[in-house]
Amino acid sequence: MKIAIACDHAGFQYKNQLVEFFTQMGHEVKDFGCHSEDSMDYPDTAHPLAKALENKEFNFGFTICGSGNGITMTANKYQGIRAALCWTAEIAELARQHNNANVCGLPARFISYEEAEAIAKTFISTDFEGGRHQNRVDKIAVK
Ligand SMILES: O=C(CO)[C@H](O)[C@H](O)[C@H](O)COP(=O)(O)O
Repeated sequence: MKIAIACDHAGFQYKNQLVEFFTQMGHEVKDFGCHSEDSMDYPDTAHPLAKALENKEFNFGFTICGSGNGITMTANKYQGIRAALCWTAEIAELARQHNNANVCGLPARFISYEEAEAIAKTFISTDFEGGRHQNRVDKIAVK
């Protein structure tokens, strides 16, 4: 699986740990930064990730900031992106099953790393259910 990952300074540590986690699982990971804990602006890493995912260069994206909100909001500016803020594995499972989310937003300041890993693992291993949810997902896009 090809996975894209981006963060701001608040998500830097979890991003590095998740890069390692996904790599050890055998996935191909592209790290869109950031590359230190120096304060930075999350749109600077979220836009390149979202563009690449929209161009179908990756299967899934992960966006990590303090609350998970700003970086996930930025990714959702792109038509081909359905970014869901996930703070439990169950929310991640539903984001995949019902919403066919392709970006998982993680709030690094509000969950443990162990929780982040469980959420990430659930997200990439859960399929979209389709059925009644397909029509709803189709209606999300602004025509
Ligand atoms: O984008 C965010 C909020 O929606 C993230 O939580 C940021 O990581 C946060 O705003 C960063 O805050 P800081 O005080 O500049 O570290």
